[in-house]
Amino acid sequence: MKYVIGIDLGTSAVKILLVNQEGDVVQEISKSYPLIQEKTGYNEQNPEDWVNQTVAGLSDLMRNFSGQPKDIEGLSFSGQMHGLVLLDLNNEIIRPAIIWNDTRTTVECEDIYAKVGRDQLVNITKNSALEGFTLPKILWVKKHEPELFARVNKFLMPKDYVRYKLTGKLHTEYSDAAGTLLLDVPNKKWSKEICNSLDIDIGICPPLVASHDEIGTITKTYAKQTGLGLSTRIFAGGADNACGAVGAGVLEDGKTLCSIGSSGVLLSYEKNGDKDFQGKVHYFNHSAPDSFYTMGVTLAAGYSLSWFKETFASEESFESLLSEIKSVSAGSNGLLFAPYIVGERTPHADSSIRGSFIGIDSSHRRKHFARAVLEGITFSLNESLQIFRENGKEIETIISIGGGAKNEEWLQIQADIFNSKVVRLSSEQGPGLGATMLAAYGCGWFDTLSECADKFLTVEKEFTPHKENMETYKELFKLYQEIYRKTKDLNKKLVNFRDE
Ligand SMILES: Nc1ncnc2c1ncn2[C@@H]1O[C@H](COP(=O)(O)OP(=O)(O)O)[C@@H](O)[C@H]1O
Ligand SMILES: O=C(CO)[C@@H](O)[C@H](O)COP(=O)(O)O
Repeated sequence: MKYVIGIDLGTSAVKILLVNQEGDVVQEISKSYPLIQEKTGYNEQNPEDWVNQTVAGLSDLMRNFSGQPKDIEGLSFSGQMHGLVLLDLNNEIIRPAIIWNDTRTTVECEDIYAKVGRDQLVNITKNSALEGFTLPKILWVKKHEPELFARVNKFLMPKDYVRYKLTGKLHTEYSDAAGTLLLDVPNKKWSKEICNSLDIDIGICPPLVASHDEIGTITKTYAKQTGLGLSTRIFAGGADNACGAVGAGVLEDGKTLCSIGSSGVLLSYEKNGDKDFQGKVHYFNHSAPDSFYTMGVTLAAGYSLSWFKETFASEESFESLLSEIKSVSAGSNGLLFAPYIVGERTPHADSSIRGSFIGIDSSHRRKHFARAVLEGITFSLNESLQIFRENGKEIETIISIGGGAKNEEWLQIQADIFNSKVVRLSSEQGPGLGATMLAAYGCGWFDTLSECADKFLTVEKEFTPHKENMETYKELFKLYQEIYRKTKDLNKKLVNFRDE
């Protein structure tokens, strides 16, 4: 039997999948690493943690593997998007990576609009200037840490750094390059215009390849450390949301995905890169050849639930915390939650907004808060879905992936709030599975990714909207939407009271 490996470098952990030629997930390994949060709005990670935990995970996987290393034909990557890894001339790391949910760069986003022009930026990159993207982070380091910036020779995104360490070959690929705000998205090349307007040397941008392009093989050092063979072919891989879309079969018009990891994403396939969403949703290159996708992002989706669990139920599992919500009806007895605990992206790009519970009553217990958190995260994703529907997309089925897809009550809440059928696949590990599919396609096991999806992906369960809950949520969604407008100014004033 032949196998492929998919490495998904998430925010909370690296998840590694071993899949056989039949598409069966044979092994699943997860190794976590910390977030570094020095100040409010700051989110960093140590790239060496990513590498060490990936190597540790691969070693575990190879120790448990009963076949020969040469049976593992291909390996590819999926990774958290937008994170800035800065390398010097010797390809050594210059500072910790500033990652996707860091919101320190509001001023740099304003600078980008002032110097590039909003229309020009959206024409070239198809996206707005958002704090999470890579370019504002580059400008922040240039301005605040000039002595470090002077040493920069190249930047990479997170999974590109791990791939570089394992292979010695340095690249990025189109789906992650799209999230930098430096890529001419329709024409798939780094933008000279944007680099020139912002006085950035285009030479710091890494060479570009496609997600299914072969990069090389593992170095002898890492082969020894992990137990992987020198014959395993390594393919570039993609941004986690692009890979999630591959791993959920979002490979043709009309297919839509909901991914709840640390972030939350509502994503829809686009054949072409020439539509105009005026930067209201993200518009990126897909990992599937010559295609695109649009998406709206909730910054703290699974992260809101993790925060709630860590703060109020740290000794318990997600399963035990969420088992309580079955006895709470839709609407959490009048309790609403807005998941803006690290700011928000879609539809309110706002780094100073913060979360709220509205309507706390003395009868509320922890179970009401837990359900309200799930409902609030889902309402936030529904705002992105609403933008898609207002732009003429007909969405009747949504494939749900990520940690959030583990819980059946939440999948039912998604169906009821989205007013759509929600599908769970046999593995919720969409990005990791997408990475294995890129490796399988790269190895020539299939002529197209769609053929691979037909073989690898199985629907496990479908959730259809319950009419009564759907009506309740329709009303509550209108109230939820008022929260942003009504708490925006309050939160601006509270900024001064937050710890530095
Ligand atoms: N059993 C569960 N039920 C519901 N949600 C869960 C469960 N386990 C984890 N999660 C959620 O999934 C998130 C992690 O999802 P994952 O896709 O692994 O994220 P990432 O790729 O960002 O590391 C957590 O933040 C948590 O909120
Ligand atoms: O910033 C984005 C997308 O624009 C995030 O989706 C990151 O890509 C992180 O993903 P997860 O760790 O939540 O999977």
